[in-house]
Amino acid sequence: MAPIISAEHVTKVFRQRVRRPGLLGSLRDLAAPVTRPVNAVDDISFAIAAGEAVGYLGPNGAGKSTMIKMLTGILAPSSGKVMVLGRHPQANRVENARQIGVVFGQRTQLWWELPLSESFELHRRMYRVPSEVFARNRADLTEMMGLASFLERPVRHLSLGQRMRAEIAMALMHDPKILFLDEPTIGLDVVAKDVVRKFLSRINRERGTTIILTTHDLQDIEEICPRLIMVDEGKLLFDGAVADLRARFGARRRLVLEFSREPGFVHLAGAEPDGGEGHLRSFLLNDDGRSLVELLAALQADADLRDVRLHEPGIEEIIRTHYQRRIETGRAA
Ligand SMILES: Nc1ncnc2c1ncn2[C@@H]1O[C@H](COP(=O)(O)OP(=O)(O)OP(=O)(O)O)[C@@H](O)[C@H]1O
Repeated sequence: MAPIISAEHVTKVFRQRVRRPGLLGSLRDLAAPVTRPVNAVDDISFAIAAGEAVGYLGPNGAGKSTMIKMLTGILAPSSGKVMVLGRHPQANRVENARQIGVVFGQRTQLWWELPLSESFELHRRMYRVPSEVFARNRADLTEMMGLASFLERPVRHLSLGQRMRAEIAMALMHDPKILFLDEPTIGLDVVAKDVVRKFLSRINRERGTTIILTTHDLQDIEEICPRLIMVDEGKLLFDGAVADLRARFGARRRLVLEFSREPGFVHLAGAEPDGGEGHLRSFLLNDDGRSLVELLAALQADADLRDVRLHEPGIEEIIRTHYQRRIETGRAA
């Protein structure tokens, strides 16, 4: 199937001011500012098919927002090409806007002083949403997102969680084919995050809306997005199924054995000792195809085993290990 979103060797370069130290430096900066180029997005390519839900993940400054801005037509790439629904988003901003929904977690698109229902009405007019489509969406989304009790309240009186639910509902009023969300759960409490995640999964599943969301929060990805695009310092690190992340980054499963008494040194073929004290011993598995039964069968016969726990590394752990390694190798260089 042809992708509905694609990025081909996309790079975005910003020029950032270099600040010189001291008073003299500040005066020089005023008289003759010096800038340096920053590759916010650096040669990134991907293709997304209709109906996918993709998480775009990376640490601060990785270039996530810049990519969303290019896909939504706010910015143009410095080089390379982005295509959304067969169009260049920046050259066709109006047509593009009619087909997509956009939610920026840190910037509201609702009218602050007006009741929420008025924001929806203004959105209907701006997007020229046919009345029957609007009436259906307003009813469905109000129900799905639990907005009824505060529809007539001015937006400035809503809690952050209520506002985010309303933002997402509004972004869907014109039946967009694609929903872009930049940090949709940022600042929300656990309950509100859960509501937003469940809702986005449901919209993706039931309406087939393609979803791309940027986030710092791995749980957003685990619960909404089967596919993950990971970026760091503008570059693409990983693009694939969340389930393949472990293989790609070589994260290993951990086996913890609990003995009835202090076991001394424990040798386990196919695993590497990795700490443990008292009655506990921990191992990193070599992932050489041995089953747990085979591994344990190789234990000394007199080992008095009481319990066995196997930990699959979560994506959080995998990514933390990766970034940690990068910081360490960066320091060593
Ligand atoms: N308008 C701009 N002018 C200059 N530099 C910019 C501009 N916008 C972003 N940058 C720089 O580009 C890089 C990527 O920024 P971007 O906001 O895309 O990252 P991000 O992954 O969304 O980060 P965060 O999670 O902190 O929002 C950063 O170094 C940032 O300082």
